[in-house]
Amino acid sequence: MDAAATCASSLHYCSPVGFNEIGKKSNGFLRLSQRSKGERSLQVLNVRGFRSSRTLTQRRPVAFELSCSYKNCQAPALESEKTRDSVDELFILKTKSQDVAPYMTGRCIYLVGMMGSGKTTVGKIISEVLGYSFFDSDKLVEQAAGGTSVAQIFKQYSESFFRDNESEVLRELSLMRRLVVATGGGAVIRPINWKYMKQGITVWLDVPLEALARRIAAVGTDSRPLLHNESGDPYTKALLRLSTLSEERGEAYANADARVSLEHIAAKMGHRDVTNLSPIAIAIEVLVQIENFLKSQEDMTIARNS
Ligand SMILES: Nc1ncnc2c1ncn2[C@@H]1O[C@H](COP(=O)(O)OP(=O)(O)O)[C@@H](O)[C@H]1O
Ligand SMILES: O=C(O)C1=C[C@@H](OP(=O)(O)O)[C@@H](O)[C@H](O)C1
Repeated sequence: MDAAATCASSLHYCSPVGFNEIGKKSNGFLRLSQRSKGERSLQVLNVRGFRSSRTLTQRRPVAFELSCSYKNCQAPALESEKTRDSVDELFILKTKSQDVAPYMTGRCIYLVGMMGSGKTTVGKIISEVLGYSFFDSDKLVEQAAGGTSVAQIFKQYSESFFRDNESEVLRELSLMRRLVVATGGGAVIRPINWKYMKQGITVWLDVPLEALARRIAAVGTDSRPLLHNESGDPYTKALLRLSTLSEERGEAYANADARVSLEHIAAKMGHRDVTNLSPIAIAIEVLVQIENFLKSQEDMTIARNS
């Protein structure tokens, strides 16, 4: 743990906007560190001055490059091959996290991407391996609303009311360190949210719409209110709405510092499509892209100072 970091078991968040006024929330405070299941205690953001003694250009060689995990990975026929592949992936994930962690200097990671892109699933893995705490911004808004679900908040109040609270949650998270945050799919549409998220490193999980629609159809649209108004079978209605949302959001996701394209990972691994990419393989690529981003930042600093 960073020396300057403080265990925040007593850390309270001011309530996100609006819930007090409408009487949904009685005490006006959120106790994030206790309510968020399975999380380590939070650490307060007060280690900005900390710098690793090693620079990125001095980094030690990585024992295994990512491509090792992608070798011979096509549709393993035997269970034992699958097990071996996941053991390999876990090892590479661990190695890569040890390589990247010193250069993170406690900065938070914000995962952005369309609904269903795996921000929560992959975010939990990354937080675990980096020893960071994990937060899902939707869950924090729900907590601030006294446990009201996102779907209910949309229905009972409005989308803009949800967005105001989402921004407030992100503002509060931006004051902290050593967090992995799974943001809501629409967090990218408000420029102010980028100001908060850019306090850390932002990563876009870029997943083809068909794969998103398949995942969402498999779990249902109950928790995703923006998908409620379409008619048709679950896959078709998810795909239709996701296509519209994706067009509306345009290049918003591309503001992220790093992009993780599932199509790109699949191509590297020799898969025909993205269906069989494990969350661990995606988490590895997140760390690789963060490393690339940090390296490019360092190169720019060196170029500016020379
Ligand atoms: N790599 C993956 N392969 C297959 N299904 C996945 C993958 N990552 C996530 N999922 C599934 O997709 C659904 C949405 O994932 P989730 O992590 O909740 O996305 P988000 O937080 O971006 O909305 C979940 O049911 C999850 O189990
Ligand atoms: O794309 C969006 O606008 C939304 C995505 C959802 O989060 P997930 O991306 O976690 O599903 C949630 O914030 C809300 O339903 C709105």
